Amino acid sequence: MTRTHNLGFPRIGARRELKFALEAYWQGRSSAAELNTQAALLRERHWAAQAAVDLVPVGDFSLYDQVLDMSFTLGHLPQRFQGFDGPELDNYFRVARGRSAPQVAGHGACCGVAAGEMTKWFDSNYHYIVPEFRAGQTFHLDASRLLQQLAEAQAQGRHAKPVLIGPLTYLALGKAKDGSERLDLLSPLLAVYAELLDTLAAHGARWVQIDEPLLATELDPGWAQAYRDAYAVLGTRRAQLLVATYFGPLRENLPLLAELPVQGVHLDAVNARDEVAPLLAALPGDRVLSLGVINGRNIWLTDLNATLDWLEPVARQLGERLWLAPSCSLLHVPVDLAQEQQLDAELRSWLAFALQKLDELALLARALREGRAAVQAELAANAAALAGRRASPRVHNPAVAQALARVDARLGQRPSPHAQRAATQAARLQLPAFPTTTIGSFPQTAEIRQARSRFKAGEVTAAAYDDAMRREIAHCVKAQETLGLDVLVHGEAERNDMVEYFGEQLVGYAFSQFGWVQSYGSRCVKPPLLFGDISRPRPITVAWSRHAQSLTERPMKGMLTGPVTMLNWSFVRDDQPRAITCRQLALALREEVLDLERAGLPIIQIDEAALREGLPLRRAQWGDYLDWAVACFRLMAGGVADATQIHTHMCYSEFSDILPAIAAMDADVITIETSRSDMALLDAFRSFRYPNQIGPGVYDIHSPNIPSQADIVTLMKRAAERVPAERLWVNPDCGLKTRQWAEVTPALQRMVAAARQLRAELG
Ligand SMILES: CN1c2c(nc(N)[nH]c2=O)NC[C@@H]1CNc1ccc(C(=O)N[C@@H](CCC(=O)N[C@@H](CCC(=O)N[C@@H](CCC(=O)O)C(=O)O)C(=O)O)C(=O)O)cc1
Ligand SMILES: N[C@@H](CCS)C(=O)O
Ligand SMILES: [Zn+2]
Repeated sequence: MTRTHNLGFPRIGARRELKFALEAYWQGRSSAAELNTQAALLRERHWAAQAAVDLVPVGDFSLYDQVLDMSFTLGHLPQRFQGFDGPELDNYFRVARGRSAPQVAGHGACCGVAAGEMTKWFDSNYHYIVPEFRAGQTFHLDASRLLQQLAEAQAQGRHAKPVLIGPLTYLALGKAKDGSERLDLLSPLLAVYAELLDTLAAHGARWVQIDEPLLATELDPGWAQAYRDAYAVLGTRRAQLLVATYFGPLRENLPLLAELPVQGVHLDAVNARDEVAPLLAALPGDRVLSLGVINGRNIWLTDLNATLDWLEPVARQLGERLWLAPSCSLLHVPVDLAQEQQLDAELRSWLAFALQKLDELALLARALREGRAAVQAELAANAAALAGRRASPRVHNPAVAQALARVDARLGQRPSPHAQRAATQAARLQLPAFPTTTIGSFPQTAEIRQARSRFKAGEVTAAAYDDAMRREIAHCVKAQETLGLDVLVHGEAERNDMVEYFGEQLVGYAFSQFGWVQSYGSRCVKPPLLFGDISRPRPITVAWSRHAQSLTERPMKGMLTGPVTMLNWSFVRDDQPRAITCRQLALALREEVLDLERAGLPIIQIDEAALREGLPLRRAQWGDYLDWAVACFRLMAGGVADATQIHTHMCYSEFSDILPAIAAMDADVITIETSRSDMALLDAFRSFRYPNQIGPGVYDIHSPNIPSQADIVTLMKRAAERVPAERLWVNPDCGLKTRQWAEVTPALQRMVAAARQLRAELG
């Protein structure tokens, strides 16, 4: 009989209970005991919500990040966090968030602890804390977190399946900062994994899920062999192993997965439907094959009838060896659609969040066990909803298709090359050397969020909300003038989020009230739902930016989110290629760029923070993606005159391998994260001879640490060794929305002072 299981459940809580509990603890408003009680309550609630699946995941819950949890389980912390004599929970959050040294006058934050580096989990908008490796290091087992959660689940009568990140994926996700070979650490690492598996088995875990999404990427031969070596060791332990792959097809790694001496494997059958048959053929006859048949990365209803069409013969062939699951952990989708009572009923009928996805799973399993007739009504309702979506006039707008058909490459071409534009812009902007600016957002204070909440709840009028936001913008502009910044921003007070805000104003998008998805730690996003053809009914940002520019003589930067980021951070339609959806977004947002230019904004920033994370997992597909992604950026930006300066911004420093594409975007200025990598990224910009201007982020805004002037100067001097000084800007590495004014003001004071020092010393 087909078994069902789940790979992971969203841990933030349907009402973001974990977020609020964490923030209360960090702010000293609650105790560790209260935080742990709330966490246990959420785990209990989540296992109860998964009661219908045969095996529930354990250890997928995390107080901050599952990779960081794994590092603690493996006794593997960077040296700077070792020897801390406070509670382990506090050390855990020190790795996650860093810690400033006490700010003594005249001293910088030299003795604070820098947070662990954070980067994207494969091609998702989830961020993990990067493990840091060094040659010859050791590991030791701390199974306490897993054992506690296993005991909790068992006490609640659940059939529990611990979830671990597999050893090869763990090694690949980390960085060897000393340049050593990570695979040299495999042997000591495996010893701890083996001990962990035995420990879990001894505590009653019959199955252990080992996540190896690395198998959905191209592997160097050494890594492929390491898989064989690793599972030759782990496959002999007492626990039965299910090796889970997801986020993409296995391709050349399919035989490798099939030959691993484990008891079961999981395939993402949403992204690799055509690999079900070959994997089945390659798999030894005693293995479990788990198929991920419900999309764990998107929110559309599954086509249950179509799924059963191909699944029924597989079930007949496999019998008990077939398990069903979502394609990946449900971490990437919101918890419960039933909360979305403001979403119109038709649209709601097209959607499934985590709980509804588990219902779909149960339905499929029942149809396989008892025949389709047993769930006839549900299957008919599913078919009707899908037919409604396919035929809906809300999805298809012929005017958008016609406009898209008229697009040609000339629309993406600025009138002159960058060198010529730069001269025109310099004459217009009159900026000093090492101009200072910020990335756009300023603190989203509790007052701002509350004002918006009250407006959305109908407790204040649109006019009053508008006034409150205009006052915030005025405050932000004044503060930047006082700080002495050269290029100002309006501060994005009016935006709930840089993607959701634009989604709310474009036709073709809907948005949820509670559709939160964890982005990192306690921070969440509510990806808007892109369901139909995109158009812009009216200007979106122009009034705010015009207001901001009217308050200052200094140049104001208009602030927009680019099409690729809108695409990658939304839940997007699955009924047409992403490239077409992206082009629709670009065309609509191009009008916004032109309106901002007409309103007199001399600089317009188009954020493409998600361009890199959208890269396909396999390099072979990068070229195609980058071609259309760059073309979409250029389509949005390309209509302005030479005198209008286009900036773009990207977070996360791993761009060395896509520099030609970044150059092809032809933004006049790019601001990027480099501070955590000590400007190493700029080596790549130098070797590539990147021709345009660059603002390498001079401090890490994700940490509360306040940078010192000296550190900023040192970083910028390093930058100036790599990029001609006249092409350098000085800015933080991302927006300041998550910080408080008490952190932002001293940090920017030091940044401006550093720029002045640089002008005096190098200018
Ligand atoms: C740059 N980043 C972004 C990513 N993805 C995005 N979609 N957006 C991004 O900016 N990915 C990569 C990075 C990730 N970084 C971040 C940084 C910060 C956040 C964040 O701060 N998220 C907020 C939620 C933001 C939001 O939408 N707020 C709404 C709702 C406010 C709210 O919760 N209101 C409460 C009441 C508040 C009160 O009374 O004080 C309520 O309604 O209950 C808004 O401003 O209107 C977060 O808090 O997690 C995310 C990713
Ligand atoms: N303009 C945005 C970009 C974040 S990636 C901000 O400043 O928050
Ligand atoms: Zn950013």
